Amino acid sequence: MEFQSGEKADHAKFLKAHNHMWNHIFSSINSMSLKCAVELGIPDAIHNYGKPMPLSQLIASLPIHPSKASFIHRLMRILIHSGIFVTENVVINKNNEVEIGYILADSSMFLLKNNPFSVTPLMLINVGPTVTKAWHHLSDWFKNDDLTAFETAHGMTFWEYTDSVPKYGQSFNDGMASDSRFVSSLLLDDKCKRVFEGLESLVDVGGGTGTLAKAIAESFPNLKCSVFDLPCVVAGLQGTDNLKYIAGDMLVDPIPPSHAIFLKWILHNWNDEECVKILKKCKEAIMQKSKGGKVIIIDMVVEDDDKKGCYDQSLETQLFFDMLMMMLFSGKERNKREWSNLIVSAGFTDYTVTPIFGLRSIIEIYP
Ligand SMILES: C[S@@+](CC[C@H](N)C(=O)[O-])C[C@H]1O[C@@H](n2cnc3c(N)ncnc32)[C@H](O)[C@@H]1O
Ligand SMILES: O=c1cc(-c2ccc(O)cc2)oc2c(O)c(O)ccc12
Repeated sequence: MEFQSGEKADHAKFLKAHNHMWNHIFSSINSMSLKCAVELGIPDAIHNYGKPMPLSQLIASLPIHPSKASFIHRLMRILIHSGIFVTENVVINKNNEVEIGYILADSSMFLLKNNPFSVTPLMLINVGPTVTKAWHHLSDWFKNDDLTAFETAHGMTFWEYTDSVPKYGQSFNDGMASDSRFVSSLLLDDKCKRVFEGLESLVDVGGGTGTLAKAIAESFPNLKCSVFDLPCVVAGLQGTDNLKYIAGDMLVDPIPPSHAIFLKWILHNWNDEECVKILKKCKEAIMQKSKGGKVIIIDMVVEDDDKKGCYDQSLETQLFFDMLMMMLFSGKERNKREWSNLIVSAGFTDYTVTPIFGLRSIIEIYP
């Protein structure tokens, strides 16, 4: 088919648009392929090999049925394309033959079993059937008056679900703990440590099973730390000299008085009204101590979409989280203006934002 130059450009645009749509339709194949590779132990197999791993060696090391051996290179091919693994074209296998070989890309270090910063627990909850079922109900939720698509799918709130299905609650807590290990390594380094200096007491509200509070308590032995979370999360957990667990509901019970309140990955779970309520209760808790208190928030500050139309990976990740928070909790990720509105509405007078973790920031707010 012959095209004039204008027609040629239109034709190219038409095909590009069609391709763009196909990529969207099939994009979940990326996360499903990643899940499959992790479940088969591929990242650890390549890592443990210690040098570029020939395809035949990889196949031999995996717990797969012999009839599936010839499919592994196709799984590897898409994961190479998406930057999870890297191929070394020429490697010599055990039989002295030339074969394709694989090494890990920088990002796949975060998939290794013994990496304390592994994202695998977080990945498994996000691609699992509980959350997938809720995504399938998103359009129903837009048409009904339920608070969240999670409730439309499961007939109860996410927090009721984790309470009534303890095994699931455990997987969720594991996902949160894996992120807390990552954040604690950044938060407690020399650049950020100043956030905790001079404090006498700190309550990690919604602190889960205490991964981050434990790390803070170890770094600052004179700081009295507490983890305040729902009874089903903290029941039976053992504290240390300067770490204790307190069961309670942050929306109902008073927040224990403290010089500092720590809120990591909490406020994005809640709508504006609930956030203002939580922040007011945090203010009451710090006002009961002598002056100098603050609330330390670790959350996203969404970039403003001023690069409209052009692809920005960090903004896309922030928008993924915003959709996840809406779908699970009726929560949201906030931009600078939205954070400022919350902080002022809760009666605080000043705040600073330190964008330190790539996608997330430390927001310190003062009464
Ligand atoms: C998204 S997780 C964050 C956990 C932890 N801060 C972290 O970043 O790893 C939210 C936490 O809030 C707790 N939570 C939810 N509702 C709560 C409530 N009403 N009172 C106290 N804690 C609550 C959950 O049990 C969970 O541990
Ligand atoms: O990354 C997540 C994932 C969840 C999550 C995934 C699947 C479920 O069935 C429930 C929850 O929740 C998160 C969360 O509450 C948060 O504050 C940060 C990240 C995530």
